[in-house]
Amino acid sequence: MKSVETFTQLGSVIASFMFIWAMFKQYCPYQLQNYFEKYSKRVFTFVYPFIQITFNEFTGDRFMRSEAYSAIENYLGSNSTMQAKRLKADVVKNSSQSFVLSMDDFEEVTDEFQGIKLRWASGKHISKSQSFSFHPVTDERMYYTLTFHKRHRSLILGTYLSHVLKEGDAIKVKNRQRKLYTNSGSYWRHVVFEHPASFETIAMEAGKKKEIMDDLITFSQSEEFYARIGRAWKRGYLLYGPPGTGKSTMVAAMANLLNYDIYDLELTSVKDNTELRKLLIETSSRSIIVIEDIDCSLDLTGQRKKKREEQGRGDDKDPKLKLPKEETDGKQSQVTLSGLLNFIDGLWSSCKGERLIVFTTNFLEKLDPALIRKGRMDKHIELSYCSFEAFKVLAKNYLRLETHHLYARIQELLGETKMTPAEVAEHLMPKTLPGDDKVCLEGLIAGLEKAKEDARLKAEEEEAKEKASSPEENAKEKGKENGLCDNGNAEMSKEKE
Ligand SMILES: Nc1ncnc2c1ncn2[C@@H]1O[C@H](COP(=O)(O)OP(=O)(O)OP(=O)(O)O)[C@@H](O)[C@H]1O
Repeated sequence: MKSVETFTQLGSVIASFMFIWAMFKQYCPYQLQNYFEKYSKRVFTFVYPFIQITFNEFTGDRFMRSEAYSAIENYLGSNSTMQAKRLKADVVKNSSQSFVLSMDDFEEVTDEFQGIKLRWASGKHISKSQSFSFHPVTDERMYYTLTFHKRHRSLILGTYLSHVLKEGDAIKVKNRQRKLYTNSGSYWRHVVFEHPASFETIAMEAGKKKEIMDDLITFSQSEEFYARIGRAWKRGYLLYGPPGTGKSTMVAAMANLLNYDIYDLELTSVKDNTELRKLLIETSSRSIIVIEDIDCSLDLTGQRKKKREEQGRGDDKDPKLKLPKEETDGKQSQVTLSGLLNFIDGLWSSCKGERLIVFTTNFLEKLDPALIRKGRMDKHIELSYCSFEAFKVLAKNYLRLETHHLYARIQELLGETKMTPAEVAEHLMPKTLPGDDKVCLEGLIAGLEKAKEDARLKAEEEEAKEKASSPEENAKEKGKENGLCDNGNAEMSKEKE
């Protein structure tokens, strides 16, 4: 009963206030109204203990979306999904399978930072176009407001807001569609990068894997460190090992781990150093620049250099830096080792943001030491033949097997013969549906036994060839044929000859 009375009283107070306000607006001179509004706002601000900041969707130019607004939108994304009662849903760009949720207009969520509670609200300004039209255009501008107590002013304006921007940007990077760029001549083209490789699925010893992952993560979080020591935020990796040991798979896993784009640089189709420079400048931050089979892309080998010199083509001033002569569309690529080194040391350093450069090769010994020395290629990673530990990773991925009685034999054979993870993986591919683990493992054992036998025969063949090419052994053999004793020296047989 009492509450009904209170409501009635409140209603009449509001009604009276509205009436007085309407009278005031109608009869009070315009200038006085302005004064009144100005001073009432001042009084209100003086009494009101909170500060409010508005972040508009568009600033200045109507077509430019504010970066701060986007970052806040991303930052509030997960918070709003948990708290807001009304949400807006949109499909993720280039993907019809996932939604991105954000809070609907005029919704509110709270956030907490270092024990301080803050309030975020979303709003919308709607304005109709002034010009007359049968189809008036409505202009909608979204905004967010942040409200907090004025005693936290310095913390919020300094630390909290930069935390929001940083987190928002990180979420944006995480949610973005990553790209795989390939160069055709001096232009990059891209497709969406969706490789399923990850460090969990890479067959490698656990310790080595962890070391690589730690190195990558440390690098990606070391912006301040690189700035402090005055070095460009970049790191070079050299992946080497026989074909089929997972070099390309490792690059994809690196990109997936760090959420980076990949620039697959085909050097043989780059005309010269100027084109190389242009391509590299165009690469974006948070990316991996890969040059696969670097030994084939550039003529970096001592042997080839020698050959060229022998052929009387060593006409450059510095033969060490005289490079490839690969055919590109009928023209020769003029990219040089010095051009590439310049890029790694100098030009690249001036590009903002973090970048990894990865070279892969099947023949480490063929590379010019200048290219792979520490500081240029900071980390050398050998990808080698399949060990038993690596096999167990593959078996777990392919067959969901942790152990099997045939493992003992496989371990023995892997210790005796060389087989690449790619070959092992091929044996573990189920041949029927549903796959039979035993059939796959037996197939692998047969494959390993064959590889072992082939290697033995090859070794024997090589030994025989070696013997045949050694004059001493020849003499011995001949001596044997002529009835001379085994330890009869070669001189005797030579004399006989
Ligand atoms: N270490 C590994 N872990 C998991 N899968 C692997 C591994 N090595 C090879 N594979 C499998 O073998 C296939 C070929 O591997 P990949 O292309 O990465 O080898 P590569 O060393 O880059 O070979 P190449 O030198 O010929 O380019 C991949 O599709 C992958 O499935």
